[in-house]
Amino acid sequence: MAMASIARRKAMTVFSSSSKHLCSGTKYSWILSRGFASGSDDNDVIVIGGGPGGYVAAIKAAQLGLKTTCIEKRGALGGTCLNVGCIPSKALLHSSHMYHEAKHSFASHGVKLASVEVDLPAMMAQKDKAVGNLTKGIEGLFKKNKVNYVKGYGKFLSPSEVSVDTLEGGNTVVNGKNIIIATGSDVKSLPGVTIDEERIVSSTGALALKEVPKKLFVIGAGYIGLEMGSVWGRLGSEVTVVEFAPDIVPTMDGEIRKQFQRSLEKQKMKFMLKTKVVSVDTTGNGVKLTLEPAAGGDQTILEADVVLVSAGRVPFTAGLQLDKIGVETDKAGRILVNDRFATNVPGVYAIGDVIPGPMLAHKAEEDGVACVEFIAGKQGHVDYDMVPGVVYTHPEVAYVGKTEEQVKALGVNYRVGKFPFLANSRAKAIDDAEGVVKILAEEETDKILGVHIMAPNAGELIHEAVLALQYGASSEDIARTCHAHPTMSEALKEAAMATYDMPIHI
Ligand SMILES: Cc1cc2nc3c(=O)[nH]c(=O)nc-3n(C[C@H](O)[C@H](O)[C@H](O)COP(=O)(O)OP(=O)(O)OC[C@H]3O[C@@H](n4cnc5c(N)ncnc54)[C@H](O)[C@@H]3O)c2cc1C
Ligand SMILES: NC(=O)c1ccc[n+]([C@@H]2O[C@H](COP(=O)([O-])OP(=O)(O)OC[C@H]3O[C@@H](n4cnc5c(N)ncnc54)[C@H](O)[C@@H]3O)[C@@H](O)[C@H]2O)c1
Repeated sequence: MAMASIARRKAMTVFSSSSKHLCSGTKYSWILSRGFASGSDDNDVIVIGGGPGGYVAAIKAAQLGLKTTCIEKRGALGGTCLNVGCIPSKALLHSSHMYHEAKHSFASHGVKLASVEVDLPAMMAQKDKAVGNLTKGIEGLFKKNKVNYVKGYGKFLSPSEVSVDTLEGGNTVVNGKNIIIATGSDVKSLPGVTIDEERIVSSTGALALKEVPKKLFVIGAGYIGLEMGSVWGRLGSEVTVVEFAPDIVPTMDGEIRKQFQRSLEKQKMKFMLKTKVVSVDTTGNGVKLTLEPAAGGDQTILEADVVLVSAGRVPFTAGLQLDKIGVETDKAGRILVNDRFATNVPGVYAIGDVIPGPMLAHKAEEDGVACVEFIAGKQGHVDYDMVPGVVYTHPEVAYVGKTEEQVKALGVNYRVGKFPFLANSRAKAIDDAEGVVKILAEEETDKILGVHIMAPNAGELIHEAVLALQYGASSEDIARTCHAHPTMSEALKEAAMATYDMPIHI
C-alpha cells in the first residue's frame, strides 16, 4: 500500500496548492501583456548578473525561444558560486581532506607513506583550474543556446533600458521587454573590522591565502566559517570560531547540531559561543582581537595571524540605480518580489541572493528557471520549504524540511526515527562511520516533515529525502523502497523503519 501511495501523491504534490510560486495570476496579467520582441533589436529578456540565478535564467529563457542578453561585470560567468564560493571552497575542502586522510588515516587502511606534505601553490592551482574550466563551460553554454553576453556593469536608465559600462571601457545601452535582476550578494561587514583580504579576510581572501596561518580566528559559526575553518584546520592552523549566538549554524536541528559541534571539536576546532568581537587591531605583526560576552561583561584579548569575517552576506544592488525606476527593497536591502518574482515595477523581476529566502546557489537556479517560465507564460515552481541545506565539512551535515524545534513549535504530534552510521555496513567497511540519520514524521499520517543527516556524504544522501518530502511520502514509503547493499543510503531506509516501526540492524 505504501508504494502505491508514492504514485498517488506524486500526482498531487508537485503542483500542490501549497507550492509558493504557483498563482494563476490575473493580478499579474501585465507581465504577459508586455509581450515579446518582434524582430527589433530589443531583447525579450535581459538578465543583470551571471551567477547561478542569472546564467541559468538566461539559458532557460533562450531555450524557451526568448531573445536574451546577460550582463555580467566580473569578466567571468558563474557569479559568487563558481568564482569565489561553492566551487573553490569545495575544491579546497576536498584537497585538504585528502591531505588530512593521507596524514592521519591511510596507515590504518594499510597504506604507508614516507612523508606527507602540503604543496599550497599546487592545491590553489587545482582549485583555480576547476573554477576556470567551469566558468568557461558556461560561456560555451551561452554560445550553444544563443544567449548574448555583455561584459560590464549594468545600471537602470528606465524599466526597459540598461546602460552598461563595458569592461573594455565603453558604454552601451541594452533594451528589453523584461529585465531580471540577479546581482547576488556580498560579504556583510562588521563595524570596526576592515577587510584587507590579507590579514582580515572575507571568504574570498580565505580561498587564496598564500600560506597556512598558524592561528586562524573565524567570526561567525555559519556555513562559511565552518567550511573554511575546516580547510585551514586540516592544513595545520589552530582554528578558533567566535559566534554571537548560543549555537553554531542556527538553522540546523538542535540534536544534530550538538553532535556536529562535538565532531568539529574532536577535529580541534575551538568554539567561543555567545561571544562578540568588540574591536580588531592590526597595528602590530599579527591581529589583536578584543572579545566580550554577547550579553556584556569582561573583555578578553586574543591574537591571531589571520581573521576570517564570515558573519553572513547582504544583497548586492550597488550602482544599479534601483531608485531611478523605483524598485522596492526591504530594510535589509533585499528586493521585494511577488510569487512570480516580479518587483513592484512592471517588467522588472529579481531572483537569487538579492531577494528574500535562503542564500544558496541551487535556490537561485530554481528561482531563475521559474521566473523565466512565468515570463514566457508558463507555470513556474519553487518551494523554499523543500530547499536542502548542506554544510560540506567532514562529516557533512545535510537537511531538508523542518527541524525538531520547528515541529514542536507547530504543535504537531510527531515521531522520530534515527539510525547511526556505526550500524551501517558500508560506513564500517570504509571506517568512516561518524554520523546519524534522523527523520521526523507526523504521528497521525506518517508523512515526513524533516530529514537531517550527518555523514561523510550527507550532501548526496539528502536528495532521496528531498524527493520524498516533495512528493509527500511517508516514512513507510522510504522503508519499503529497496535500497542497494552495502550503501550509506541504507541508513536512511533503517531510520525510516525506526520512524514508523523498528529498524533491523540495531
Ligand atoms: C565561500 C562561499 C561558499 C559558498 N558555498 C555554497 C555552496 O556550497 N552551496 C550553495 O548552494 N551556495 C554556496 N554559496 C552561496 C552561493 O554562492 C550563492 O547563494 C549564489 O552564488 C547566489 O547566486 P546569485 O546568482 O543570486 O548571485 P551571485 O552568484 O552573487 O551572482 C551575481 C553576479 O552578478 C554580478 N553583478 C552584480 N551587480 C552587477 C551589475 N550591476 N552589473 C553586472 N553584473 C552585476 C556579480 O558580479 C555576480 O557575478 C557560497 C557562498 C560563498 C561566499
Ligand atoms: N555549503 C553551503 O551551502 C554554503 C557555504 C558557504 C556559504 N553559503 C551561503 O552563504 C551565506 C553566507 O555564509 P556565512 O557563513 O557568512 O553566513 P551564515 O548566515 O551561514 O552564518 C553567519 C554566522 O555568523 C554569526 N554572526 C553574525 N554576526 C556576528 C558577529 N558580529 N559576531 C559573531 N558571530 C556573528 C551568525 O549568528 C551566524 O551563525 C550563507 O547564508 C549561506 O547561505 C552556503
